[in-house]
Amino acid sequence: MADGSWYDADIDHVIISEEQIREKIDELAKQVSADHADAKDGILLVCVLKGAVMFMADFARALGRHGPSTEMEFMAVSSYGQGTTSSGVVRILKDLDRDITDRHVLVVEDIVDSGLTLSWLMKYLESRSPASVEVVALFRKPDAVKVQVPVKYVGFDIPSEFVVGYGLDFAERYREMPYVGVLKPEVYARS
Ligand SMILES: O=P(O)(O)OC[C@H]1O[C@H](OP(=O)(O)OP(=O)(O)O)[C@H](O)[C@@H]1O
Ligand code: HPA
Ligand SMILES: [Mg+2]
Repeated sequence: MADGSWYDADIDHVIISEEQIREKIDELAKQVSADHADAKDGILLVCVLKGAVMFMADFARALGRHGPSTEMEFMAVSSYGQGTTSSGVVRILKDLDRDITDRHVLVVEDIVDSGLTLSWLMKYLESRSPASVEVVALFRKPDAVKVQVPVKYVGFDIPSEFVVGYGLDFAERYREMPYVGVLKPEVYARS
């Protein structure tokens, strides 16, 4: 970090660097493409907005370099709002645009924290009769998980502190950071 961007001053410490993220995404893409080498219709990526926006963009391009082919769908769901803990209520802000019947779906999630969002989403997607539903999550907080959800591909297990960056927000800010870090306590005090 510390290239003088506005957000650097608000960060207490870095959890995962930009370079670590880049390397991990390439690793995940290689793993997913090896596991789906025979996928005839390719993979239908379902990005969980807004948090997974950065991950989806980088992961889809990495997967493109290794194959198989992909198609992209976007859902927007929210349960955190302006705070740092889950409200427990998952709201759909944008639904799928198409039928996923008989498709191999890969949910692209930025983070599994309590697991409530993913557990809800898995039930929702499975009720739409896909051929399969798997999950790739860039970050997971193993000590915070309240609902166990099978996540086939995990980038990083991280401590159960509230983090921002690389798509992850606090009150809609910090998503554009290229790395992931923990905010200074005074940032919460002034909001
Ligand atoms: O495992 P959980 O405790 O459910 O937390 C994970 C979810 O929370 C965040 O979304 P948020 O509700 O903040 O919406 P956003 O992606 O628009 O920021 C994050 O992007 C995940 O989707
Ligand atoms: O640590 C987090 N940061 C930002 N958004 C989140 N949503 C779940 N956990 C987090
Ligand atoms: Mg959020």
